[in-house]
Amino acid sequence: MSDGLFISFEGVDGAGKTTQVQQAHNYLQERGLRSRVTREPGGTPVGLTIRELVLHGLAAFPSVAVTGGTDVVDASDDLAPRTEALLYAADRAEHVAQVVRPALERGDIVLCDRYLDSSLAYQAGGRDLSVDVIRRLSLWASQDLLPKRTYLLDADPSQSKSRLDHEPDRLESAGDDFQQHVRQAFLQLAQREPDRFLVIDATQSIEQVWQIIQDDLDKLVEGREPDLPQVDDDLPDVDDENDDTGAQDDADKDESAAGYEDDEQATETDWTESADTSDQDDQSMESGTAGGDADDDSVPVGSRARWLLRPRLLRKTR
Ligand SMILES: Nc1ncnc2c1ncn2[C@@H]1O[C@H](COP(=O)(O)OP(=O)(O)O)[C@@H](O)[C@H]1O
Ligand SMILES: Cc1cn([C@H]2C[C@H](O)[C@@H](COP(=O)(O)OP(=O)(O)O)O2)c(=O)[nH]c1=O
Repeated sequence: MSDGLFISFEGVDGAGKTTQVQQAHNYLQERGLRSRVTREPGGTPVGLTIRELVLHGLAAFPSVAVTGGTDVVDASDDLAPRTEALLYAADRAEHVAQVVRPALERGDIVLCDRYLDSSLAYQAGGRDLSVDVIRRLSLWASQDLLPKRTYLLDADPSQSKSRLDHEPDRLESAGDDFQQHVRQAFLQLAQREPDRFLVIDATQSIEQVWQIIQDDLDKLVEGREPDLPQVDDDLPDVDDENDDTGAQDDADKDESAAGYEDDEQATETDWTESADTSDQDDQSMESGTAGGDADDDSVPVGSRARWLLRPRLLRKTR
């Protein structure tokens, strides 16, 4: 397979995904590592068209709304749930084939603002379609590509919504119950795959959330560092390092800050009862730690500090 590293960011609208994707991108670039920011829906030209349709419905295509030649000509008509699911899957198929896989094959670190778990949370969790069907559809579309790590930025949707400064799109307007279902569906997914997910309390400050992601990212990158392309030509000035991450002083960081002290936040819902039986679900629900503590002991003390020094050493020897 590929040498790259695939990372996704998930959570309800306004949880802070785009902000943290950008933080991660800047951080990796500053360290001379090639990272690629992308998103779903809309990571390709075809995807941008699909994005317009799923986020704004036929209102995005007024000429079609008028001349559609069917009964469904009102721009305010909603998409049927299965249509919506297929459109997100089509966006994913195009995105993985045209952007994500090629980048991973080049050895890039791919930072994806939403991915397959959004389909599971919104189309299955929110729209009451079978999670099994949605998972199989997404895996078929992506040819079984799953991220190595998924950061779930968890927040109460009523709180995160207040952060948004744009007009709500179709899904953002879908109502509080829908958003609450989506949040619970995300938490449940994280419980089922504790090795892939790291759940982070997104009501913390941007800097606190980033600190948690940065720590985890360091461990992930360290694990594969020999495979990474090192771009030492564009290294940042040593004095500027970490300027916009607010991440310099992490010596005393509380490891438990990653999310919650235990997994009580992941409430059981009816949605979980329809859970599928595909390969990804083999992990025990009991082992789910909604804070991603599983990796914490696997990194030797001091290894992160060594890695952080590396760009400086490279620079000084040039
Ligand atoms: N942890 C945070 N605390 C307060 N505001 C935040 C936080 N994270 C992001 N924001 C702000 O909330 C808004 C939405 O953030 P964004 O990253 O676009 O969320 P998302 O991509 O999850 O919808 C932006 O104005 C951003 O600056
Ligand atoms: C990727 C994906 C997104 N969505 C939804 C979630 C969002 O409401 C919308 C994408 O909007 P986005 O721009 O990602 O929203 P935000 O940055 O505010 O979080 O599409 C799905 O329903 N299924 C999916 O598979």
